Amino acid sequence: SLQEHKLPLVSNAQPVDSRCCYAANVPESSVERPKNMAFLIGAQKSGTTFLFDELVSRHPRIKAQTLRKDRKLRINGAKEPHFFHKIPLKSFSSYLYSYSKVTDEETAMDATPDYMHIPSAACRIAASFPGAKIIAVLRDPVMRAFSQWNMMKIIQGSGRLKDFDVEVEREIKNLRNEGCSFEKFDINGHEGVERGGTVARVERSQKGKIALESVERPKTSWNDCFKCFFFSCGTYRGPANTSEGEDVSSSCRYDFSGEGLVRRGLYVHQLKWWLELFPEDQMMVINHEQLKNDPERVLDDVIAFLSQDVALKTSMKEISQDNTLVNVSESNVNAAFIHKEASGWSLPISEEHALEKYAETLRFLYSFYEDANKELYQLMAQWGTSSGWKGSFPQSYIL
Ligand SMILES: Nc1ncnc2c1ncn2[C@@H]1O[C@H](COP(=O)(O)OS(=O)(=O)O)[C@@H](OP(=O)(O)O)[C@H]1O
Repeated sequence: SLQEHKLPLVSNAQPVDSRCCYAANVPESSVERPKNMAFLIGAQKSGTTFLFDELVSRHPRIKAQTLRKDRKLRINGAKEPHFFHKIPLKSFSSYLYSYSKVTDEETAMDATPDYMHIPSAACRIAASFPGAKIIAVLRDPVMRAFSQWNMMKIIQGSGRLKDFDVEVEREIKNLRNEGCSFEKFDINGHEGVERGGTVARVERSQKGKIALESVERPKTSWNDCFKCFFFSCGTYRGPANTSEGEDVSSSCRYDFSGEGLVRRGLYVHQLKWWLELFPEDQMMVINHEQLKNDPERVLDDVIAFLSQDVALKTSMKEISQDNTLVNVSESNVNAAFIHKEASGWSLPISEEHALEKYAETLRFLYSFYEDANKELYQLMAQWGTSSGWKGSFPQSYIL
């Protein structure tokens, strides 16, 4: 079964188990927790805004957090509390207060798409809400990466962010140096050098254009690679006992950035970690292709998974256009999003002919993700239909 080798969860004030980052403990709070808590954990750029918007606007018993009046509106507002993946951890009481209007018959939803790829977030959520329902939407990792790069370009401008191919190459090198690229290599014709093996130097590769000089001894799991990775500061190397509110930013190092264009698409390895902490019947995995092609069916399936009444879902609201935010520049993207009339969002492609320009890098990425995707489909087959997963990803993009 998928549940073999699971360790028991311990009380709230402790790290959930010894494999979690030593800093990933959740403080106690006297504020009552919502009875039914659900997390839409990612993946970023996989239609999570559409899914969240439709659920909370069309189902009377699925609720977002209530934002404090004085809180500055930002993109995606109440959808993304951004709580469990940061260090230092902000006030757990404030987090819980934001859901205090949610009744026992209702489901409270935190839809922060950064949680999925950060093991510490999974640890903290498991410690605070062991009964939570966990939903992941997965999109073709190549177009997910491109969509993220495009968003970063629009939001951040061209300052720090390099061209897509440069960003991808830099990250692949970094992942390989750390033994965290999760690739299987064909060395001198010998198939199948597995993760966890001892071969550190690779002389020949089938992995396409990005030069492969050496690869650090591969690590065996997502948690091995990113155990103490926190979104705000990279890898935490500070004291074990951080009290709430303590500034630990100086204790962090930036082995990896929070962005992770490539890393975020290695879904199977992330899901395997969540499965260590949550029983499979509390988890649902949706193929973005399904969300695109049959959104009403997906909504019904999610509502049922949340143990809410599908019959209470109201009909789709009239949407004036498609869900593309047009005329968006970095300065007005926030305003455009807040005043949107559509559900979800899609940004215009920021660089003309970008897909043609980066065709080679996109092709490389399709081959890079082949092993991980294969492993994902195997996991889903083993898990069975109760996972919610159907089909596979496209194997190339269509211009
Ligand atoms: N109904 C539906 N089905 C499938 N896909 C959809 C849907 N609605 C929006 N989208 C696409 O979702 C992309 C944005 O994803 P997210 O909302 O998860 O982005 S974010 O992480 O919140 O920034 C965004 O992708 P890009 O257009 O490539 O940027 C949208 O096109």
